[in-house]
Amino acid sequence: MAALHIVDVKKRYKSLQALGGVSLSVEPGEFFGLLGPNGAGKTTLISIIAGLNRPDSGTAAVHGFDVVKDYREARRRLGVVPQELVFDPFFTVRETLRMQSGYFGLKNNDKWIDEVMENLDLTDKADTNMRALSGGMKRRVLVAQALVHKPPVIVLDEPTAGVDVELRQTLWKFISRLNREGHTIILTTHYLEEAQALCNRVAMLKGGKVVALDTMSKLIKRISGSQLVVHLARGTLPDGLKPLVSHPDELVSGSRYTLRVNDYAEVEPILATLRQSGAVIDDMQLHQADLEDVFIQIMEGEK
Ligand SMILES: Nc1ncnc2c1ncn2[C@@H]1O[C@H](COP(=O)(O)OP(=O)(O)OP(=O)(O)O)[C@@H](O)[C@H]1O
Repeated sequence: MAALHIVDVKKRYKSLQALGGVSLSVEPGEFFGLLGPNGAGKTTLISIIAGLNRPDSGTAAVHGFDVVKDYREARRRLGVVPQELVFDPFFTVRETLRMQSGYFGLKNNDKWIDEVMENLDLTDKADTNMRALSGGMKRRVLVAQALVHKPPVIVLDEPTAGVDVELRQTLWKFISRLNREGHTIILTTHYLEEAQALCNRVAMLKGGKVVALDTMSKLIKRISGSQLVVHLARGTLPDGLKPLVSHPDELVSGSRYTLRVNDYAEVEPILATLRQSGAVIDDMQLHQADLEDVFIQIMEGEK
């Protein structure tokens, strides 16, 4: 049974169709990326999965439990790290985590709470009031809060936005461990490098619709070859190379050109053509296609 099963979910805010019929399934144990530009509908979809928002139509189920009809059962299987930092400022970190355990009916949860705090480098702050924590520390508590009931499915909505390198590393180490131990992870992020390193499969949303849904390796293979970026100190791009330019505006703007190359063997003839035309290369890089290239290509194709 799917860890998450979403069928034709639609959501409208007045005149704005935030989700226009989203369907997708995530299998247990996957590390799944939900990507898309600002306003694509990612947070709306997550809030529907978490039962904080109702779809106008369509269904979402966590391990077979409908998020509306079987709310409690679905919620019990889900840990959500929200994007926004909302806390009761009067409680300490440990109290906050104990209360969250209480919501799930867990009384003697201190051993796991300690372990979660340890893994998120929160132990030193266990008895500190929430209001005295820095933004990054608060974000750690949000993650800890989502994990107190050991949910099989963990949803992280931009957990590393505005977070320092150390916390990112701590967080990904812990989340990757949970994933290895069998937890399903669903992640939204604007850091495509992180998504590429972590996710096995990705859905890309745009304007409330799924515009790509595939494994990471297949998505990256969609972009054939690499790009050769050349900066010319002198001369302009010879006509013969113009069809290779990826961004037509570079032909107008001048000395930096991004050229498509299907394999390394094509690089040498390009350099020879440049040399023969009298152009002088100031700097060049060979850039392997990555998730960011795929993202840009898919999003531009969906304009
Ligand atoms: N409560 C609301 N009332 C009206 N419009 C809303 C509401 N919540 C979200 N929207 C709109 O719905 C669309 C989708 O928003 P959503 O927050 O789901 O996008 P997102 O993909 O999470 O974006 P971001 O990457 O910026 O977090 C946006 O156009 C947003 O302005």
